[in-house]
Amino acid sequence: MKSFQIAASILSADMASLADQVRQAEAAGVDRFHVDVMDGHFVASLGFSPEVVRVVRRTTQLPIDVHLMVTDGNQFTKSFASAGASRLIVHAEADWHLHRTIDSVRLTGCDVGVAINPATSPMVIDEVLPLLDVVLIMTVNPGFGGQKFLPETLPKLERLRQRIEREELSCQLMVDGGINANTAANAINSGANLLVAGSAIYATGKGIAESVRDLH
Ligand SMILES: O=C(CO)C(O)[C@H](O)COP(=O)(O)O
Ligand SMILES: [Fe+2]
Repeated sequence: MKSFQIAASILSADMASLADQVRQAEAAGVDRFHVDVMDGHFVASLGFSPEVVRVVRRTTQLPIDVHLMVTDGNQFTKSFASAGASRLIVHAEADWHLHRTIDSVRLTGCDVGVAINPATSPMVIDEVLPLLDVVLIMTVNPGFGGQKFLPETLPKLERLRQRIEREELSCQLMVDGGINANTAANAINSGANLLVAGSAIYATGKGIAESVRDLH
């Protein structure tokens, strides 16, 4: 049985035909969608708005994870929840009151996740791990698609996987950045069970169906 899920990150999709790109990825067998939100402050890039989540929501019934790479994730929880997000993921580095933000995501009815950057120790989420549905380990520095996977992030995955197993937590372990047919196995072997892929699905030049097949 497959022990991991694949989330398609629409950051690398062709925005001129977003709905079609979502349909093709769903038909190819992805398990969920991933929408990056960037504020030009926490990360250098800009995008995506709740309107983009609405388009994805109208196109598929698969779950949508919203990855909030913004300085004040708490400010946006309601707007992305009402646009159709299934799960909201905030960055630990960007939040002085992570516990409160986790509570306010729960109040929207969405599942909740916390992301950490390559330079951040998983210690920062020690106290909140039992409250989470997913931890997102950034395997590149956030803000852009198409970057190279950083293998030095793998020990964090192993450490978190051990604690999740030891305490029988239900939290998923997600990796985001540089995931492709070559790097996915390393991430899974280190404990990841949810792979986010953007350019490895939408920008391989092989088409979406074959790219998803390669990843599997
Ligand atoms: O959060 C992100 C970048 O900060 C992404 O989800 C991004 O889409 C990953 O892209 P790729 O799979 O091409 O590395
Ligand atoms: Fe992301």
